[in-house]
Amino acid sequence: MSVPIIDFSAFRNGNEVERRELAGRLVDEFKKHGATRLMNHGIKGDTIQKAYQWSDQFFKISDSEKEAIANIRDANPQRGYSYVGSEATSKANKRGEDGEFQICEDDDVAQDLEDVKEHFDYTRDGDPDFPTPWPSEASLPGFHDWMEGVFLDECQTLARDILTAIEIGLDLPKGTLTGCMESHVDELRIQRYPPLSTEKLRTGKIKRCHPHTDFGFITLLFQDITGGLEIEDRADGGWLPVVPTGEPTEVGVYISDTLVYKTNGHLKAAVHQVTAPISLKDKEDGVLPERYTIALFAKADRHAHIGPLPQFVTAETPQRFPNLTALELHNKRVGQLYDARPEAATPVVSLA
Ligand SMILES: O=C(O)CCC(=O)C(=O)O
Ligand SMILES: [Fe+2]
Repeated sequence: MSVPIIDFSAFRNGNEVERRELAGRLVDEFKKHGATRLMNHGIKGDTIQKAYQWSDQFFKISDSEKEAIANIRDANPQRGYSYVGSEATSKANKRGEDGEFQICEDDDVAQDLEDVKEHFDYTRDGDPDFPTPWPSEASLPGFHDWMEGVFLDECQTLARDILTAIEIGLDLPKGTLTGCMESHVDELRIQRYPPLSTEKLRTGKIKRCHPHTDFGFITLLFQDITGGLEIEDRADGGWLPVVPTGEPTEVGVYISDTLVYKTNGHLKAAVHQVTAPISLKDKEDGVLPERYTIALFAKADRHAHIGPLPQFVTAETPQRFPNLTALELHNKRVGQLYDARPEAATPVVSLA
């Protein structure tokens, strides 16, 4: 079994019946895996290639330039550069008594699990609450303008189209989800995984990214051809590799925590991790090659209440999640990544 690839073109070009069919198929896939992949979604291959080229340039800037725009490790939304070892996704979720991954409510999680990745997180210009520290124009001329003004914009449009399709597929009135995304506080992340030895992976303490769920409504994920991304297979609790097809426009869509709250668990989040690609899984002395990915975390407005919609709360399905604001949930989740683990402030070095 694999994560299917759905042709999204009917969303823009199809008639009402075709749009409904597409929306129904999307929601069916989300119910199975919490995830799907799309093609023909409107963002062009050239645009995505250009984003990878910028990402490659970004990670080549000097350590002192990266330090000057470092993310502050607190519970606020992430902004700027995060070095290898900064974010500990293993702290975000844990398995509940029913065997399901849940949002972690306490500090009772392993303290010695490392993620081996570096990333840069940004949002739109003019975010009054959490502005992005950008690299200087002198070191990366044109990076800020294009990544913020063009690429973020296109990804935000696609995320809203997908959420509109989810509204249709769930029979929700138009705007139920997209209506609380008006301030465009979505975050974009470019991410680099440095080379990593399979010997390090075998310790069980180190992964490219430990199992977790994301925090927003949905995540869009572009991955290069390296592979290694896996989602939890709900049928047997194992892992399902999301093997890249090599088509640059292929984009993964992952249900995230805010949509789980809003639908009272009707849609469940995709638990995902990043480990060795299939070809290197059993290699004793292999080295995972460098890997690049790009994620758009599509978010609800910070003041929006994200407790379950009345449509999903019934006598059989009582309210499971509190009526937090999107920012309250976000702060709680980001705080888990950092607060419980201030000693992780030391960068991890020499991983290959
Ligand atoms: O890079 C990937 O494939 C996944 C990244 C991820 O899960 C994240 O940044 O939340
Ligand atoms: Fe993730």
